[in-house]
Amino acid sequence: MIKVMNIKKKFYDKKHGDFYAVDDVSFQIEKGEIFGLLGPNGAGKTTLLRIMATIMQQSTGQIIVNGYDTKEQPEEVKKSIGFLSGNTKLYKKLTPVETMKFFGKFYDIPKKVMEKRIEEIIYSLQMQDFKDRIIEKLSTGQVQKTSIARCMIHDPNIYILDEPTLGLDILTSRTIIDFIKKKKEEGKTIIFSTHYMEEADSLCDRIALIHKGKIIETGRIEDLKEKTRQTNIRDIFLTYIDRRDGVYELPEN
Ligand SMILES: Nc1ncnc2c1ncn2[C@@H]1O[C@H](COP(=O)(O)OP(=O)(O)OP(=O)(O)O)[C@@H](O)[C@H]1O
Repeated sequence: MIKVMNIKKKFYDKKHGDFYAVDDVSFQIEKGEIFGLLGPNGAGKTTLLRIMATIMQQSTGQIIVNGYDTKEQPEEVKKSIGFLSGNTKLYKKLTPVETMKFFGKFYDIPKKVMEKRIEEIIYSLQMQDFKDRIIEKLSTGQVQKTSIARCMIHDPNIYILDEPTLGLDILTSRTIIDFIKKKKEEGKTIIFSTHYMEEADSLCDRIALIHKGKIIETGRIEDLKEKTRQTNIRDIFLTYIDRRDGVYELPEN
């Protein structure tokens, strides 16, 4: 389970001065849920996910992941999560299999368990054709699959995936979406960010719409469709944001 409580992250830039990239965000994700964080560029998705993954610290607020405080017990949190970030660095001269073995060593995984796990990962992410080719010779989609493979080698309970399908073709995206569904079936908890609204529709149990650092709505997609009288997530999102980019208040009924 993940509990995000009143998280704020303050940044500074020359143009805006101090500003909140994440502004008082709270939500809870239950075990076994797929939770989508949806919002346009610059909404604060990456910042929030990085804080959840202990890569960055919040200015105020608290996050509990699997019973551990991300600020106070980052090492425990790291063991429970697999974090896919947009700028995951891989060693270009290693192959996908070597990459998994390399990162697997940090977690003291017994050799036999590791070999079996690598086999399963290669199968579920359809990496058979390029598993032994060095990373510098792989396509964008193949590299992305390798990054995902890397973050799951310790078989974490929770996946935090930042834009897992960004820039990928529909076939590669489909494999990654199927992988996320399979992880849910295994009882894993998944939070992922995307600005591809349609993608979330079939995949997420619940979503949070984030805009300018604030959560403007959280809920089951079906409930949000009913509430806004819209049929797809894109229109749900646009219903909340008016043309002047302010938050639109929905009528009660
Ligand atoms: N280290 C930083 N210093 C100052 N501002 C930052 C920093 N990192 C992010 N920002 C700003 O914070 C805001 C939120 O950025 P963030 O990357 O979290 O958004 P995002 O929703 O992930 O966007 P995208 O979909 O474009 O990746 C943006 O205005 C960004 O420019």
